[in-house]
Amino acid sequence: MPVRYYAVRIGREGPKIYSNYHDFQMAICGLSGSSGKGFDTYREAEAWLTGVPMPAASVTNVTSQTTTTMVWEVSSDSHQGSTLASTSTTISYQTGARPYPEPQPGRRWFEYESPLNTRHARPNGDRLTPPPPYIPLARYNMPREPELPPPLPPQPAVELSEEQKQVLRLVQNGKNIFFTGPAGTGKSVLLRAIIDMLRVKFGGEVAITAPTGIAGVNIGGSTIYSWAGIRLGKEGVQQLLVVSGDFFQLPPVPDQDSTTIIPSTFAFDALSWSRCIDEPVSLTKVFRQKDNKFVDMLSATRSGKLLDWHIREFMKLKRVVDYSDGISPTQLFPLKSQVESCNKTHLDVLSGEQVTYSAMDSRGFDMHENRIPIVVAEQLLDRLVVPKVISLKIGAQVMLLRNLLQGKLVNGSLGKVIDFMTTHEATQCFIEIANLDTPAQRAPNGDFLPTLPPGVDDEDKYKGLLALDRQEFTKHERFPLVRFTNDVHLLCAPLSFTVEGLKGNVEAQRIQVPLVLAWAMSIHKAQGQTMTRVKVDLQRIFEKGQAYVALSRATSLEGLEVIGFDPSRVLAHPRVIDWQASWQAQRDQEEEMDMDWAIEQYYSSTDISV
Ligand SMILES: Nc1ncnc2c1ncn2[C@@H]1O[C@H](COP(=O)(O)OP(=O)(O)OP(=O)(O)O)[C@@H](O)[C@H]1O
Repeated sequence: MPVRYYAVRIGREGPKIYSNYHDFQMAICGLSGSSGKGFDTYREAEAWLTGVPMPAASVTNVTSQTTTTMVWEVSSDSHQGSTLASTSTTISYQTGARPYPEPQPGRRWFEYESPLNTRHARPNGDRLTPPPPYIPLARYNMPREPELPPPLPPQPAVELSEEQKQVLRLVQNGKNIFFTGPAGTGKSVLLRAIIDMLRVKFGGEVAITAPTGIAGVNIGGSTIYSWAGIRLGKEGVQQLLVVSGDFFQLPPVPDQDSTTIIPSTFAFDALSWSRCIDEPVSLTKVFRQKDNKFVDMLSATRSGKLLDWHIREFMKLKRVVDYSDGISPTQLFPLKSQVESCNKTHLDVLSGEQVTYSAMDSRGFDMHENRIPIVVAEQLLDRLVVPKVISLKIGAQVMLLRNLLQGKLVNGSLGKVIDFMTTHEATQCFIEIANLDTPAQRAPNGDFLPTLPPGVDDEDKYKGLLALDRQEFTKHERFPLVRFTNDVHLLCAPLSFTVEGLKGNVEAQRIQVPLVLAWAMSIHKAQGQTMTRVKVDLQRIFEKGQAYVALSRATSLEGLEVIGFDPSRVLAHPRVIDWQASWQAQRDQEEEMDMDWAIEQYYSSTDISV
């Protein structure tokens, strides 16, 4: 067989020319926004890659018994393909076949070569076939189309608002800071930006801590169990302290041992707090909700001061919202037992095969380089939102626990399991695969490699992690293929979730499919989430701030159902109200003085006589 060349403009290894089809496929398969093309000669590939056109006559058409080149254009905003060439391909699709994942918005051009028999047989005899909106536009026996348009730039990250930038600048200038703000004002987004900035500045010397699992995941994939371990103002924080949170939301679950229950206290109670931190900086612009009426209702819920019209509007939300895609809103409950029972009932109703995933857990070292004891590692991992064991069936409703595909899927994205397949099968079908972020997990051909052989303690390769129980995910293992509410499809292969120590040391790691069952979720675990469809049951609310956390997860009134709304249970903690009042009054006074001073300056410097 003659050697062929494959040029990749956007791929895992950057722009590159491959002479091996398999390597080419691995460079682009499942990679959002990838772009590549096959050629008969190196020069043609190079010309395409560098944008220097070849004389038309020298471009030979690709002919082969077994391969076909397909060009698809997928519009970034409508999911509808459109035909660029007048002759379209005649690949026929089996009717009644299982749907093939649809293209994602943002991937406008995607060209690749695939064996005609890519539509591999499934164990039950049916096939994954690509129906529209992937519309094949050209075949190898057609004249080559004109030069492709330049690839789309990567999706821009969220641009920080002026007030977020202001906080970033303060940190850049070395100021210890506490920034707060209502739910959805972008505290996590800002914290991630600060962490990125500090990591560039201080390298590995940045310790990140969060009191709850989901909050930890939100700010960078890690959680530290010992919030108190920071020892404000003493060891552990050498240079700079950045703290963020909203005391009007739920406090961390208090630590307890067998005999004493330690009541939750607020960080501002600590003696070291005022030593380290000036008064808070407040973010005010709410991003999660766009509707001012809803923002107002939530603001009143936060302070526990509901007016009559707020109550009337919340009462109106007791209705059923229908969603045509069959993905129901996630129900938020105050109690774990309510969550477990709801999820179990729904899963039991589904008839298909149940597939269970046990996490691959391992333990590392504490900040003094002592091995973390097994029991401690297990406790740390228990605090993660990602479960140790999860059972799924086709039809199971799930929530993603990671931001993936450049923001197309986020921590909190809701979806349904539509199939189970191996990473190899997903690669063959050009399905996006959750990015595997632990070095030893994936072989170059996309298969899983055994990761932690018993007793292996190779510092470089495994960061000194020792397996707690399960040793590996195998290449034969099938993982859940999930269709999300925005129609993006993803093979949810396992990802790594870590618990990190103050020096960034990995104390414990869980490798697990990045999903939780999502017919129901506890309000505690939903903290930090942004949800487009949510149903809140407030009947058994028991904590101040709990109703606020639950209601403020929703992005819109349209996507929010509320049952059991009782205004008398919408409460803010009196100590938090007092604390806020103490600095707010002072700030208002300062602002007033600033205003008086500005007016005085204006009149003293301006001739206002007429
Ligand atoms: N500058 C920004 N521009 C546009 N969207 C933003 C911006 N900052 C944050 N967002 C979006 O607002 C939503 C809420 O952000 P985020 O989760 O950071 O808020 P939060 O204050 O941490 O919320 P919570 O207190 O509920 O955890 C997210 O969807 C995020 O992408």
